[in-house]
Amino acid sequence: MSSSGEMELPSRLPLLLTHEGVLLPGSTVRFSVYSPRNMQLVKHRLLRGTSLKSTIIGVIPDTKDPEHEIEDLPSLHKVGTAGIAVQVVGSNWPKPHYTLLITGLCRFSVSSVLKDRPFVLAEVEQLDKLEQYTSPASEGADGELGELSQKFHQAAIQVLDAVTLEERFKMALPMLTRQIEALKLLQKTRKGNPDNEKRVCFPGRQFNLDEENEDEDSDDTTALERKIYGANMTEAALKVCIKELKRLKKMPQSMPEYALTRNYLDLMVELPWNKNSKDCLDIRAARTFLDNDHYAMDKLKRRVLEYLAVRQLKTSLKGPILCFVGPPGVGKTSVGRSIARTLGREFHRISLGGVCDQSDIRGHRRTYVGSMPGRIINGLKTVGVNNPVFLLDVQGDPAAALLEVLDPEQNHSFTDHYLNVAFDLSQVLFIATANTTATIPPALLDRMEVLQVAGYTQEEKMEIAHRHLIPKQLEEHGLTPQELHIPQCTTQEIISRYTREAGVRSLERKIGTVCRAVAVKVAEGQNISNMESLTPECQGQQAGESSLSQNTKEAPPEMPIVIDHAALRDILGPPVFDMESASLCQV
Ligand SMILES: Nc1ncnc2c1ncn2[C@@H]1O[C@H](COP(=O)(O)OP(=O)(O)OP(=O)(O)O)[C@@H](O)[C@H]1O
Repeated sequence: MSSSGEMELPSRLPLLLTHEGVLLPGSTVRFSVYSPRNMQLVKHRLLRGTSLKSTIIGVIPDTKDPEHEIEDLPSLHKVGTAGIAVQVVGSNWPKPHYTLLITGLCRFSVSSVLKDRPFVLAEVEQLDKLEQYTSPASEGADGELGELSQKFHQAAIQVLDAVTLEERFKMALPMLTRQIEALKLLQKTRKGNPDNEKRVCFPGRQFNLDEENEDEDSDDTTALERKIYGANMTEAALKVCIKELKRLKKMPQSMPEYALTRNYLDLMVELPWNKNSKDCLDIRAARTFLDNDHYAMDKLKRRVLEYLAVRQLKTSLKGPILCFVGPPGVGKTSVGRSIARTLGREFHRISLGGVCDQSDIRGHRRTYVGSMPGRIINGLKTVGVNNPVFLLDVQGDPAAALLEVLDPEQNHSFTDHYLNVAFDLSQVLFIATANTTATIPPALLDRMEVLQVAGYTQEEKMEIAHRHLIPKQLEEHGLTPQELHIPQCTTQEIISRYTREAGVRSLERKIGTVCRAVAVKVAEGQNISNMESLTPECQGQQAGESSLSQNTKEAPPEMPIVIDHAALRDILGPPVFDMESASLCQV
């Protein structure tokens, strides 16, 4: 201490030679120490000393400490900063070194070097007062400059060399103006893309480009908080969400974890914890729906009606899960959809074909990169209600993961790995489908009531085609029965000579092909009628470009277009199966 009460620097200071950062009074800078003299300084002075004085060292900028101790000391920059080493961290990786955290105190000039081994010790002269940098105004100014120094190394050295406060401000102002201009420019370039991250990072500090963003962010989390409280979730889920929200508020947006937590909270908010659709079960209507949508399948329809009737009488049905087992295309999914329609519920199909991992069903734990919720929770998010009809196509190994989902005793507290809180699935009506029971794990099979759906006979297929498939395909292709007529004999031919299947999917596809071909004729016919009103030259030009058959070029086809044997061959090509083998393979 001096007589005036101001703190004074020791007249001799050990010197740390740096060439990367510039320490300014009031700022705190991290330095890596590798070179021999600097290492010795840390070992002999900072690590051995016990007094406050032993933590004060001089930092000389713009001076590279030689790699070898035997090399001569380079000429030192004339002005340095005395600083307190507030942290010393040593490491052996990749080579022995220390990292020092030094807070600048005041400037000094080097009067003479007293020794240069094992570390540099010099006689110094204090240039400015210590307490100048503890007053808030100058602290702020120098603090800002400390940050700038990493970008504008040379400029910072000049600021260091400027001893009087006035001189320093003169130096600092142009630098700050440059900084502001750069920020404005950045802002301009980012305005075009609203998705860009609007924060600009500078070492040790984060800036918002505009004040509004801060408000937006806080608005955003406030809105999220409101949604969390409004989502009507379970107590356990609410607790988890509030905890995550607290973490989110403390996190900078640039942190990768911010997006993960945000996604998690968004999902939690979107899930239908307490949102359901009203059941409107009427058994008579259900019978009509099932009969209207499906031909045959009497046994299956009867069992479905029984199931629905019991549901109507006893609302909380913990009955068996129905599992429709049958070859592809026999209408298993279609019956499931009708059940949902009858109940007035949302329908969602989850196919487990190709699923090779249980986490596809149960979700990934959030610790994994790219983790996601499983298909059940995703399905609930999609339908937006907690009581949909879920049609699960069970097959393959991971089907075992459905054990808990399909068990009415357990599924009220189903825990997806991603959510990590229980979600009540007891309101969901699960229906399972499979092509064969052989691929269903026995434990799962045990929890379900299997209803076999057999393949169709030729006669049944004929009925299905004329009652359901042809009207459906006509509608899908924008045609009417007045434009296309498929006689029974043609349907018979499609069934026996162009398809060989237990279900009717392929039959429906072939009918679709016929409809498309006819749609072209009908559309072209409309063009020809329009062309009649055009000039003869135009007609000639357009007819030359057209690929219509000779017949249609001349006149629009007569309605309805009847698909006879020849037309069928023209559209579908030669028959794929011959009659004899078709009759042998009949189901
Ligand atoms: N009995 C039927 N009455 C009316 N249409 C039917 C009938 N059976 C099947 N279909 C129709 O056949 C098409 C295929 O049926 P669906 O998709 O339900 O088959 P699936 O048994 O679920 O097949 P997969 O096992 O391959 O999933 C649907 O368009 C459906 O409407």
